[in-house]
Amino acid sequence: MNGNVIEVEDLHYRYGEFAAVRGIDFTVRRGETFALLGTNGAGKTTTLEVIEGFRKPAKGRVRVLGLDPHADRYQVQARTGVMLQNAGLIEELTVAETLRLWQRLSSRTDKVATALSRVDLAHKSDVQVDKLSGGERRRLDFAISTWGAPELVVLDEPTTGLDPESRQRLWARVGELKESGSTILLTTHYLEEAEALADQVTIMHNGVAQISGTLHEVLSGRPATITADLPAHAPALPTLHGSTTVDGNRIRVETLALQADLTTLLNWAGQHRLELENLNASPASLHEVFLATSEKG
Ligand SMILES: Nc1ncnc2c1ncn2[C@@H]1O[C@H](COP(=O)(O)OP(=O)(O)OP(=O)(O)O)[C@@H](O)[C@H]1O
Repeated sequence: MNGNVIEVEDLHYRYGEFAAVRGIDFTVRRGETFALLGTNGAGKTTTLEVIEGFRKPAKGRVRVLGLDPHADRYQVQARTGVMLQNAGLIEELTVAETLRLWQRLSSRTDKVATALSRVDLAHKSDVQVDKLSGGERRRLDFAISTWGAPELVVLDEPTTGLDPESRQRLWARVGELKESGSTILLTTHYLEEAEALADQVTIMHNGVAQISGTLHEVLSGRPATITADLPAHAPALPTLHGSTTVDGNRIRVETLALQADLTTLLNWAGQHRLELENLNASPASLHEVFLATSEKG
C-alpha cells in the first residue's frame, strides 16, 4: 500500500433512479484528518457508507487501506473505527458493560476505564444506556469507535447534539488520535470543527464535490470582511483596496488587504473623531466558501 489510506476515484452511487453521488474524487493520506462538508442531502453519509463497505458503488474505484471496502469489508472493518449518525447501542447494558463487551469483540486492546475517562463518562459507568442523555450516548459511541486507536477512524457528524464544552473535549480527543497516527475521515455541519481539525476538506453539494483542498488552498484568494456602523453625517470614506458597500449607515468592505484597509479606516475615523460602532474585521472563513459553493446550485 502507498501512503494513501483512502482513495476515491469517480465514485457514483444511486438509490434506484436517484443519483446521490455523481463522480467524487479524493485521497486521504496516512495520518491526515479529512473533512467532508456539504449541504443537507449532498451525499456525505452515502460516500462514508461506501468507504465503510456498507454500500457498493455504481461506478468508480474505492480503496481503503489498500483493499476493496465492499469485497474485503471484514478485513477493512477490523482496522477501522466507525461512528455512525445513529449508534446501535444495547439499551439494557450499562456504560461499562457496553465497553467490556466491546473489549471482547474488538481485535484492538484498550482499557475500559481509560476509554471512559477520555470521553468524560467515568462517572456514568454503572448507568444503563437507555438512561443516558443524547450527548452522553454520542460520547459513548465515540469511545467505542475510537477503541484502541484504529488505523482509520470514520466519524459521521460526531459532535451533533454535544454542548460546546463536550465538543471541545471531543476535538482534543480527535487531536490525540491524530498524534497517535490514526487517519481520520469526518463529516460535520460545524464549519469551525473542520477549521479546527481538518488538514483537507471537500465541500459537496448535490452529489458533486464543489471545492477540495487544504484549508489554506480553499481559503486563499478569498476576501476578508470589515463591517462597521458609521455615525450620521460621516464624511466621505477614504479610498480602500477592497470593494465597499453601504446599507443605511452600515458599511461592508470585502478586501484582500485586510491590514492596510483596516488601518486606513481607523486612521480616517481617528482624524475625524468618529466612533465606528459594531466594528468587526474577520479573515476569510469556510463559512463564506460554503455559502458560495452551496449557492451554485
Ligand atoms: N436509503 C435511501 N433511499 C433513497 N434515497 C436516499 C437514501 N439514503 C439517502 N438518500 C438520498 O440521497 C441523498 C444523499 O443523502 P446523504 O444521507 O448521503 O446526504 P448527507 O450529505 O449525508 O446529508 P445530511 O447532511 O442531511 O446528513 C439525499 O437526497 C437523500 O434523500
